[in-house]
Amino acid sequence: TVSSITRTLCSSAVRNAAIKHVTVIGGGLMGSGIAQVAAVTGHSVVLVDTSEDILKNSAKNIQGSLKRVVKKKFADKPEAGEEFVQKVMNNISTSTDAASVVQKTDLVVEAIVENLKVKQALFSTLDKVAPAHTIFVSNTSSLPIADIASSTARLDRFGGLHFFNPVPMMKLVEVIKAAGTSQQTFDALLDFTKALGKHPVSCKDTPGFIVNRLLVPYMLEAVRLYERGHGSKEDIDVAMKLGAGYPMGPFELLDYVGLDTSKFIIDGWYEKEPENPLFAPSPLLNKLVAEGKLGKKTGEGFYKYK
Ligand SMILES: CCCCCCCCCCCCC[C@H](O)CC(=O)SCCNC(=O)CCNC(=O)[C@H](O)C(C)(C)COP(=O)(O)OP(=O)(O)OC[C@H]1O[C@@H](n2cnc3c(N)ncnc32)[C@H](O)[C@@H]1OP(=O)(O)O
Ligand SMILES: NC(=O)c1ccc[n+]([C@@H]2O[C@H](COP(=O)([O-])OP(=O)(O)OC[C@H]3O[C@@H](n4cnc5c(N)ncnc54)[C@H](O)[C@@H]3O)[C@@H](O)[C@H]2O)c1
Repeated sequence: TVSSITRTLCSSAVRNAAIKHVTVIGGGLMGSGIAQVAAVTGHSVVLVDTSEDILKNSAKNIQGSLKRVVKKKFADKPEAGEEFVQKVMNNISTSTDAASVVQKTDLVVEAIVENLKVKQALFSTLDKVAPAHTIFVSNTSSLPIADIASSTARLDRFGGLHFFNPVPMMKLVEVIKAAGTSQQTFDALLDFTKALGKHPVSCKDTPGFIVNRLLVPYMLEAVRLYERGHGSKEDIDVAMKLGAGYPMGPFELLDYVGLDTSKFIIDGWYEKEPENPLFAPSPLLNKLVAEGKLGKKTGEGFYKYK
């Protein structure tokens, strides 16, 4: 029955865990996915963003994703599927005021814009109001965890959890131990990742951690190859799917990640290594972002989706 499946999915791991109540800040692509998998696995979740309209859209996206999941899991029992979706949604509440909701939370997962100063401002505020035991993590793609943590006075209870997009489908989470992260915090984060049904890998606080240290140069080379006119974006995408077995080509993946987020990432790497020509700004990427063509989420990026 749905109750037994929910119980199996949710309870035993969470009942005995240090992390039961989770606050996710940022209800975009990543925050919605993280809130979803935490709620599916029985955590009590508060999802925070800057407006009610954004949060309504986040809830709609989570429900849409859950429906895709139950279509498979409850193929022959649609009513049980609906009940499951409702149960999961009941584990999620929303708020536009992070400071007022973190008072009861064991873990704050930040998934807001990829900008160091904005992330630091958020954590600096939350550090003053969150309980002493609360662990803070960032889902940053490429900013140093120690730089974000430096805005707080809880370096020992600060780490990184780097999820992958789409969160409900991607099994990996990079668990990042920064210089100040205590072993107790790191262990709690590994346990939490496993309670979500994900596969953790341990990472040092180094640029791009593991995946992006390898993925970003590959994506950059794809854009450079296209800009040199050495292949169409369609051919490059097909080549990497059929020749290298990737599920998406680099331009499809850039659109999927979001061109704004991709630009934030690459601008940050260029700032750190301006002498490296690989990290130089891409006129094409900058033009698309300036035109509001941010990829799949806005209906157009390198490709059109409407
Ligand atoms: C010079 C300047 C250049 C700038 C360069 C800058 C580079 C920066 C880029 C780095 C970005 C890093 C970002 C981040 O830090 C790290 C990342 O997250 S990287 C992204 C990792 N993700 C991937 O690589 C995804 C690859 N794609 C896939 O795995 C698959 O395509 C897919 C997304 C799972 C979808 O599968 P498909 O078969 O293609 O499509 P379907 O639609 O048929 O889906 C299959 C199956 O999955 C179910 N499903 C898909 N999405 C969801 C969802 N969100 N929720 C629930 N279920 C989902 C779907 O229902 C299907 O189920 P089925 O029908 O098969 O039962
Ligand atoms: N997109 C990806 O594929 C991907 C994958 C892994 C990690 N990340 C990282 O996750 C983070 C979020 O990326 P995303 O793709 O979900 O971005 P997104 O643009 O889809 O969502 C970000 C959300 O944060 C909200 N926000 C911004 N400032 C806020 C604040 N101060 N308080 C509350 N909410 C705020 C925005 O309104 C928006 O809804 C970034 O650090 C990014 O680098 C992204």
